[in-house]
Amino acid sequence: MEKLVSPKITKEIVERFGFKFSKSLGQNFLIDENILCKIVDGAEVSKEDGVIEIGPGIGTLTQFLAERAGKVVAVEIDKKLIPILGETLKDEANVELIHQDVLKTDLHKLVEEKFSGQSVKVIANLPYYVTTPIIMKFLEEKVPVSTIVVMIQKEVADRMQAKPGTKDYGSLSVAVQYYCDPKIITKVPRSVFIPQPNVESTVIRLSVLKEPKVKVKDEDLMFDMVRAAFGKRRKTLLNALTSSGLGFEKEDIKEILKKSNIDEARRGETLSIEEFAELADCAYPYRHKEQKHFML
Ligand SMILES: C[S@@+](CC[C@H](N)C(=O)[O-])C[C@H]1O[C@@H](n2cnc3c(N)ncnc32)[C@H](O)[C@@H]1O
Repeated sequence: MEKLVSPKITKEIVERFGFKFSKSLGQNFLIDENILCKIVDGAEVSKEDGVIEIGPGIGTLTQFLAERAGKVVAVEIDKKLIPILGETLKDEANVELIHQDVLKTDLHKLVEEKFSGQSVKVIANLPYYVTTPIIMKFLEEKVPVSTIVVMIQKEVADRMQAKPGTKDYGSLSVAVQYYCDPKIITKVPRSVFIPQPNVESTVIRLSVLKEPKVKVKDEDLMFDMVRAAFGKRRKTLLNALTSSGLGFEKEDIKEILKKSNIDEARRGETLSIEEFAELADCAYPYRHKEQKHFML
């Protein structure tokens, strides 16, 4: 099969199969070889690697991955693309196609069954309507993958790698940087897709850390506090945490902040991940107290 990555071949395949692009499934297909190379190079794919691709489309990126990786498992939700992929990937012996919604997939089972013992990377041009849920599913479920290299909306990539005190820093930055070391690989113009999306794109690499960046007694409590702190961005931490539904009394929050050595007048957007972990660890006995109380 010739390389799919050109506007002419992509259009020819789409027309021959009578395929209609679905906006709601985030279908914007890549037509630029240079960008494909940057994605694959950015992930440093080798024959030692297994790759999970989410949303192969007509198989453009999949072909490149098949050439470089040991094995590729591509998960595609749209049944109209399955016969197309059957043709475009028929010569790729190391590609397995799964017709499924990645958000409903048991990813631990997939890794175990398809890549026993192999190092696994996630590489994809993601559907933008579900970028964050897909990435967070891999991270929160602690699916054993070493690297995630994905094309996503530029603003989302900026938020993922933002540092404290910047306008883009928020709960997504803390969540991603708790699990990963993010690095932007390249910005991508709209012109490299058919059809062109309404937004700018970025390829980002998330190198998954062996252990989360900080140790914390209760991850859920930390992320509840992170969401509360960023939920009311213009409020001080004391006010944001008090009015957030976390269930702590104002006096408790004051004590927790004091024990964490964090000034109650600061705003959530200035706190590092280490400070959020300290805050959650100091709050831990208080939530524990609340729960005990409730059980009685
Ligand atoms: C941006 S396109 C990328 C297509 C192709 N990889 C490329 O680069 O040309 C996103 C792809 O993800 C698929 N998709 C959307 N939602 C999905 C989901 N929940 N699970 C699996 N695939 C999904 C779409 O059908 C589409 O093929």
